[in-house]
Amino acid sequence: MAEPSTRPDPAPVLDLLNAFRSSQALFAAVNLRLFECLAAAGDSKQLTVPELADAVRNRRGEGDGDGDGKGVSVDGLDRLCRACTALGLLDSPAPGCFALTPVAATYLVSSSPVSLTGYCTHSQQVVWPLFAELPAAVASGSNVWQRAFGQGGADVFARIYSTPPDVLRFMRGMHSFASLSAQAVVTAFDLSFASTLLDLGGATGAIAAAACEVYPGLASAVVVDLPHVVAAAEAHFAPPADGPCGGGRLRWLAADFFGEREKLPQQVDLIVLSRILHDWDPPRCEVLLELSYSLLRPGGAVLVAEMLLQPDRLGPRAAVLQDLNMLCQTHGRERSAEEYAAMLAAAGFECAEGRRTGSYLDAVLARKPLPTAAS
Ligand SMILES: C[S@@+](CC[C@H](N)C(=O)[O-])C[C@H]1O[C@@H](n2cnc3c(N)ncnc32)[C@H](O)[C@@H]1O
Repeated sequence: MAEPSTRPDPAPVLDLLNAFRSSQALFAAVNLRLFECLAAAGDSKQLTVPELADAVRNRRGEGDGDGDGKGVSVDGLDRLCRACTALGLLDSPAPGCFALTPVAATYLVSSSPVSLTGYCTHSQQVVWPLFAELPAAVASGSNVWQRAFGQGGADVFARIYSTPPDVLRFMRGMHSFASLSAQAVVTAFDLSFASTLLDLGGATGAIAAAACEVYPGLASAVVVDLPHVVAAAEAHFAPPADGPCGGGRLRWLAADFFGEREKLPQQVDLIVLSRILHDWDPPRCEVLLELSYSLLRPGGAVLVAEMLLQPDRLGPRAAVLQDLNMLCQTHGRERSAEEYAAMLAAAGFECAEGRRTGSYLDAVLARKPLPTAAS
């Protein structure tokens, strides 16, 4: 065994084995609506722990039913607030008194346009139990819905969307991440050639909305998703009618992209597949790419938005961890730009190019060839 003086620093291992404590502190604070309470704390925007405990109790049961419906102890809340302060989520302007940091005000209050609270709740309620079964996922090479929730994962989205609150929670989670990356994704390439866009599995329309904002020549953006998702998107995520998506420029279309291709518009200029291919195994990715190819006009393009693995598939860290998430949760995986380019080429696309955006999602663009003189 190495002498103590020559041993490597154990910090990386200790940090990793304790990392879940930080996540759970965050999830508990979101679940208690602690950040919402501080955001609503009047002009001073700060509360003592007993005041915060009262505010948390008053908010109990509000909203979409994700709260745990239990009371809160002043001692427990004091410990949680101090932990959140150490984690950079709260400030303590005076002893026993807490306020939001700018990062919490931006990302942990649900009314913020880039709120991540939906993804926190989804992570706590769904991703965490699935990850607890990671050894079984590694052993079987497939998702662990059955082990984690007692329900099979053959139809992953039926599991994710088990109840109406589940639908909204997952959509809020998708929306958080998509909103953070949407601008970077739609500007990774010049998409001004497109006057029609079809976003397959586009959920809340975050990417399509960003495209409407960036490209004035985009006349129509159609977001396709499952019927209950479309209903929830129209009810909860419709962009303002007087904004860049108004006047019917952005609309939703309820359709199953595997079974209802006849419902989908034809001859479109641009198809978006944002976090779609990573959900599916190779045969279903082939179906989706073949569908995309058939719906595009010649010279049109498909824009794939995903976290891209580096060519050796050993990083980046966020992408390889997302790959484990896909293993636990879906039939899919994360892939490198080279892997997407190969899949796109096999479907008939050309000129596939991957670009890192510096945001959470990267982009790959590929063209449907124009007919040659011979064809
Ligand atoms: C991982 S989410 C990505 C959502 C969105 N594109 C984004 O990046 O935020 C996958 C989406 O595919 C949709 N989806 C799954 N199966 C589908 C199907 N058979 N037909 C249409 N949409 C489907 C889901 O409802 C969900 O909105």
